[in-house]
Amino acid sequence: MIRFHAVSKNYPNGTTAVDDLSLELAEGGITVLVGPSGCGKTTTLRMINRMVEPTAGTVSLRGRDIREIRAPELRRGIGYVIQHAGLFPHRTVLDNIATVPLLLGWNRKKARARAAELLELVGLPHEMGRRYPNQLSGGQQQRVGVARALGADPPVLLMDEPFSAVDPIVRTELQAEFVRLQKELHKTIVFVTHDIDEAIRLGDHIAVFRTGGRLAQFDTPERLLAHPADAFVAGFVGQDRGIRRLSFVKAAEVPLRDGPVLPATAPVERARAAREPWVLVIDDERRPLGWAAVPELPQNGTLADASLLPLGPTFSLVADSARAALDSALLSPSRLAVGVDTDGAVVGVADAYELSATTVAADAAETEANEDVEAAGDRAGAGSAGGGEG
Ligand SMILES: Nc1ncnc2c1ncn2[C@@H]1O[C@H](COP(=O)(O)OP(=O)(O)OP(=O)(O)O)[C@@H](O)[C@H]1O
Repeated sequence: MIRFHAVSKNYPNGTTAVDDLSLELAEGGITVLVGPSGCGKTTTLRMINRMVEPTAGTVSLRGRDIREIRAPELRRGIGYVIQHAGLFPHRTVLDNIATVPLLLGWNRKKARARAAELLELVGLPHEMGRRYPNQLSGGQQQRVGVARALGADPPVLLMDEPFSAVDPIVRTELQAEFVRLQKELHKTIVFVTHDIDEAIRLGDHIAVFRTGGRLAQFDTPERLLAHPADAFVAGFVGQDRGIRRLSFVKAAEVPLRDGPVLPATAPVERARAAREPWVLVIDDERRPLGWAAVPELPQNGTLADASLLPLGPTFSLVADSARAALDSALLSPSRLAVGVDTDGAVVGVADAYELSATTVAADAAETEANEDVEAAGDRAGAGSAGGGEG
């Protein structure tokens, strides 16, 4: 959709901001450009809407060289969001959002109606439309910035560190909201950040740049964590990438075992017979009640007579990742994660060691797939070289 072909940007002072970049950004996806300060992220972004012209190479949009498109026409189809939102201080929130529709010649009523709709879309109350930007918090201003960029419903959205200026809690909120919004809108989004965690949370694809404007790796977040291309990317991605990889494994893929899980009506002897230090006690709808420490069980009676330790967080087999499952194991008194279905009924349990097997399995599947590709390549190679050898 957006294609960079051998693109470089050199400034007259001798700086190479972007060096021989070739990259293809998928339609309807979020591509995050990430890297240390000064590595050329903003320059790359601004070459898409012609705020910066490349020194060499071609940028094309849906197959068309953007130099053939007049800048105002090009920018009409491209929303732009920057850090600190960049709102007009003397215009109300509603008028800020209506800016682009008005520029496009919509009448005032229609533009304001569209602005009100967008205000709601980014999760702000209707009354806020009458306020001025300085009467909003940083996070609210940022939402208005996003609403304004969506004014003319552009298919492409460029976002330059849009959430960097707000505190971590608001930032997490904005990121979650942004993911929700994108699920509705399916825009083609190019998002600049220097924060690898933000990149991994938001990106369908991530382009990691190194100083000197060179692309170090372009991959899915999952592959970036599993297979960083070199020491620079590995260092940039951070040390706990093994754990973070689990975010990309669905909890449904986690291998679970059935027990030790027993109903509260079971006699304590059954719990002892299980020969496990802990037993998960469930009600008659298989909902978890708590953990029973087997050595501390009463002599007789049922598990309903035992004092139970609180469950800790369970994980959903439908909605969660293997990372949530690992968290559930680490916070559980028994060190066993409890997996539940949509009704909250227990499906099974797993310990941290068993959970880590999910990435081992993912690696094995990937190696196998790669070997298949290589074997296919070898066969093709053998076919063409065969005549010479024979
Ligand atoms: N107009 C300019 N003239 C000369 N050099 C420039 C100009 N604009 C940017 N640069 C240089 O180009 C390089 C890339 O800048 P760019 O703003 O694209 O980096 P960035 O990765 O977005 O950095 P940051 O994360 O700090 O915003 C930097 O070394 C910068 O100093």
